[in-house]
Amino acid sequence: MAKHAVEANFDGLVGPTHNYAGLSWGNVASKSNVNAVSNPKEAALQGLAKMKALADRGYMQGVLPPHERPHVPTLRSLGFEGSDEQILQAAAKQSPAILAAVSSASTMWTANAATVSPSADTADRRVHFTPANLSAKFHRSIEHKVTGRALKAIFRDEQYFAHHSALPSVSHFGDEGAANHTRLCSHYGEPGVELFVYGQQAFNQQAPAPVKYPARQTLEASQAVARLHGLAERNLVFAQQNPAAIDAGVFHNDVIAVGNGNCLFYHEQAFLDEARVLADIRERLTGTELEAIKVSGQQVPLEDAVASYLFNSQLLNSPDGMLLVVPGECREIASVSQYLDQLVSSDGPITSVEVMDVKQSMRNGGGPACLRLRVVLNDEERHAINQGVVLTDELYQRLTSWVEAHYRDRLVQDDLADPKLLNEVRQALDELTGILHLGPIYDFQR
Ligand SMILES: NCCC[C@H](NC(=O)CCC(=O)O)C(=O)O
Repeated sequence: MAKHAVEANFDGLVGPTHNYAGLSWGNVASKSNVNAVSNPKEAALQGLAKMKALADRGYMQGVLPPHERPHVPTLRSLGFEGSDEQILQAAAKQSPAILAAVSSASTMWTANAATVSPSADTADRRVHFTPANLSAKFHRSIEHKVTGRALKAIFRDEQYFAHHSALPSVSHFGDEGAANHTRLCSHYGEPGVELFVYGQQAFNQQAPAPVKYPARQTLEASQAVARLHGLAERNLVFAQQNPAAIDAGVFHNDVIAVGNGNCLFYHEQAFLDEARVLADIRERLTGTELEAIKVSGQQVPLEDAVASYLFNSQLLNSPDGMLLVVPGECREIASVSQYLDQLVSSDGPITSVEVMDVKQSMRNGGGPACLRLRVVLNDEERHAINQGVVLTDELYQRLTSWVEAHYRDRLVQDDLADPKLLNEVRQALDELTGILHLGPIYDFQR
């Protein structure tokens, strides 16, 4: 008998150094907003408002903490010496690009924090976590260690939860986590089909690959994660992302497809071999039929999909069909807005649309789906997690006041060298680990 299970969303709380540094080649928004003035306070409040809206609708909502930035230990490992203040000054002078990279608040995009396999799918019937090495981008490659600590501080009980280390941090095993991983199923507590989408093969130079922008995820990385999690071959599908889509700015699969339950919502340009992907899923999916909602280029041109982040939406079960939680930009682009109107009146599985304003994050290429990590939990697992991170009205109020007290409402690149900013961040995060009952997860606390 399958156990009752829910899908919980763990959103990344936006960190106090949220800024626009143009760090992500291949991510159109990151490049086009380089050096814009950011508003970390607004960014964090937008994220919290999204979490609250979904918690109010009855969804289980969790919070993942931001990381310590600027990350001084990384600067030390690169040869900068002296006090923290001297290190920040030297980095700002000798290599502002490195300082920007170690200051990014990119851990907010928790769809890239890890790949998670629910216990119904794994050989040992535990929930498995592999933090993503994010080796394609220096600023993100420094995330996985503390991400692993945070996940262990939340999913503590080894009876229910298994934690792996990130894969080797080289391009051969480039892994971007849940952004390239979708699970389809009849009910959350039943075994599902885990769909891993990769950008290129590392050990086969002849295989198709993008030519303009980098493919961040390799097939070999996806296969390694599936092995680590103890997934059965009959529940697995590996699919190559369309290289042309990567070259058009689709740097993760979750910019062009999203799945939930038995529904896969995707653009016709998402996969290299769409027919095979659908056939493989259909063959493996049990207890239900796949509902494939394909959006054509005529309905929504690929550029509009990238600009609006239509597919970077949260697709959620609701009492009457599925709810699509889209970023505000979807209502600003005519083709997408029209498509959404038609979608909800089409009698298909998606019956409602809700718009969320996450503009501060969107300017760096992160929509509603990037901001959340999905974790399917059965009732026992749900009780076994650290309850300190579960968003209640009270926690929402506390976090909102915490943001109001500690965050700046304006940040530019020059501010990153300000030693006062580093102190503000550490003070804020020290308080946060108390609020969320996480214990000392940060380097400055150890
Ligand atoms: N899932 C969304 C991830 C967005 C993220 N953007 C960034 O890191 C941009 C940061 C900057 O440019 O300042 C990325 O590309 O990995």
